[in-house]
Amino acid sequence: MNVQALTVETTAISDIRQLILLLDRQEPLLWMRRTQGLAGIGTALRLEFGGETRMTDAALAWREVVAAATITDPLARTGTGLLAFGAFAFDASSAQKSVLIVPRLIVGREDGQCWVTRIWETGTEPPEIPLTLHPLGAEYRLSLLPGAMTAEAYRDAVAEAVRRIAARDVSKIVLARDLVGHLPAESDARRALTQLALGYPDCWTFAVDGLIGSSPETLIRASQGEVNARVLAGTMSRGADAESDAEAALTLATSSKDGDEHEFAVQSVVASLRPHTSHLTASEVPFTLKLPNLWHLATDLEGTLSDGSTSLDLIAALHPTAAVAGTPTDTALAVIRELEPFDRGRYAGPVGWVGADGDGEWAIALRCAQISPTGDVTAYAGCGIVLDSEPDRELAETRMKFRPVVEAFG
Ligand SMILES: C=C(O[C@H]1C=CC=C(C(=O)O)[C@@H]1O)C(=O)O
Repeated sequence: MNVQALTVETTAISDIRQLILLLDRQEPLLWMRRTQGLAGIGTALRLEFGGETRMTDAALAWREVVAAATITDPLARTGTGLLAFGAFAFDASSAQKSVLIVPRLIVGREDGQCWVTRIWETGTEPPEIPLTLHPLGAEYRLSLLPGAMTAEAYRDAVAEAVRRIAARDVSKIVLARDLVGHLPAESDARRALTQLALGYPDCWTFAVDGLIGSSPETLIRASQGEVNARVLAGTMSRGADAESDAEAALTLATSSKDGDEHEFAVQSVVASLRPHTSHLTASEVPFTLKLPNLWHLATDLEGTLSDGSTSLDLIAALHPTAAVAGTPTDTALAVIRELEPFDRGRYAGPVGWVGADGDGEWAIALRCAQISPTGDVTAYAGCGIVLDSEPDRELAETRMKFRPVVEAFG
């Protein structure tokens, strides 16, 4: 591949708190959690990938982009210098492209320290892009309604998945359904993003190439030779008051159905990371993670990289985990293709960013929606199905998981 050589310059700036207001209304690029954030404006380079090798191709291409770039980065901290935002399709056969996007301008913020990175084609003039806060556009309300898979069809699919599991073809299958709507022309997608970031500050709020959402699940974070991941699987609704809420968490923590569902997900991540790490530790027992809309069973993993893998190499090794596909992976993927009547696109795929040194942060694209260039919106939510799963409960669980997106647009 012959890549465009880029020149990159990072400088410190005074604090900007409202990163979302800097973004383009129609094409926001965002990665944000709590006080940390990266906002991208414009496109200096866009690379598209597809098929089985979409992530390994991206890892190779990114090495070439970095090798050809001239980078001035006196701050040299997480998120400074050259970086690309990325979103990858869940399935190799998806019609949706996987992308790496290098913005023209990146504004980063962490712990009150702000910086700006300007990126341009080597040999041309640096871009004159002012840092302007654009007020949010007019309010809108979007109703998201069942798409290719109705609630009834989802129940049937869950029942069929349980039958396959009982027949011992497969141990766990993650089945999703879709909701669809249409955004009026000129709608400001930053409104939904603002709602997500305010409502779910402990999640990764992202916007990459029309994919927007707030994910609680860290697929992999690589920083200076250390890696960490947060595996989620197993879900319970929040209680209406403090007592029933504590009871819900306890029920989740002691449920063998959720424990099994969770263990498959942890084992898949451990098996994928082990070849790349010299030591890898996981919390002994899963903990209950409280989100505004639900409880999850969670396990945090930490390791030391042993083979110089970049975060793109690692997402290629990890995807798809059993939190979004199932166990064993190939059989689960075949059943998903058979039972889900839609293309997942980038839902449940890796979304995040990679830097010049290969470090980066990637979430699993959950609690999200894809907005098409013509304003069509498709939201997705799924559940891990195991032997004891009940169709009605799984349907109710998808409703909880849709809540962040449904409320952000409504
Ligand atoms: C597949 C989704 O969630 C996964 C992550 C956490 C908990 C899950 C569960 O309990 O089923 C799923 O494995 C989704 O939100 O669409």
